[in-house]
Amino acid sequence: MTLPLRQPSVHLYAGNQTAEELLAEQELAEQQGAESTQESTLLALQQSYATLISGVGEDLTRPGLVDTPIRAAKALSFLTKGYAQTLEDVTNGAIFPSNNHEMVMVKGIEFFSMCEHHLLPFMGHTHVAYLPEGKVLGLSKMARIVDMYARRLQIQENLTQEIAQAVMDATGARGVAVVMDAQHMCMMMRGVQKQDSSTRSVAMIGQFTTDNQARNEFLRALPASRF
Ligand SMILES: Nc1nc2c(ncn2[C@@H]2O[C@H](COP(=O)(O)OP(=O)(O)OP(=O)(O)O)[C@@H](O)[C@H]2O)c(=O)[nH]1
Ligand SMILES: [Zn+2]
Repeated sequence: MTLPLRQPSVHLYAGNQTAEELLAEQELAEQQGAESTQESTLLALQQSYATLISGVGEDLTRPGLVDTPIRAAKALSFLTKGYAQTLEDVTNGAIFPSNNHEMVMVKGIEFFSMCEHHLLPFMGHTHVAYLPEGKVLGLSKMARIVDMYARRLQIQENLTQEIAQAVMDATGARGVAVVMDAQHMCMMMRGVQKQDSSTRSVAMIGQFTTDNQARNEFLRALPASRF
């Protein structure tokens, strides 16, 4: 059986275009495609927010609410922008060779996330440590990794684990440890309405699971929860 021939891409036969021009054209087409996907996502969110606002008995034509569906759609897009990011995007190749094998710790990285059960915020601080094995990660990238996973619908335990695994994947470290202290709006504004409780979650990978000295060094260095 003869397979139908695919239509050749016009780029291949575009005559006297340089490789750079072809690449730029392709990038532009991809960018336009991504932009139109973003626009249609925003439109869908906007319509959903209009339904929600009407659903609570409000008047969508009231001056204060006229622009609320699009504003809220943009806000939710921002708060979930982590879905569109990858580890490669956020680390941007900032991995450096190093002979220092001692623990590296970045403490007190604030984060804001959204609980996947109630779509309400939870927020707090993240503390990350790793035991390098020949290479280290740009320090700011730790915070970028935290934000990439926090800007998704999450539960705190999974968020903690995902951050630890990403730091491990990026650094090839001997071990990674992450602690997160957070307060959950779903426990404060509604439900049990407890204003003073906070949650600590821990994720340990590699040497931190067996080396009590490393584990204790990290845990002892942590500041008390600020809540
Ligand atoms: N383990 C975990 N639970 C969470 C997190 N965020 C919210 N929850 C909990 O998810 C649970 C959902 O419980 P359900 O009984 O299904 O929902 P609900 O009736 O709204 O629960 P209440 O909050 O107790 O009123 C609640 O106990 C929340 O406190 C999180 O990050 N980790
Ligand atoms: Zn919740």
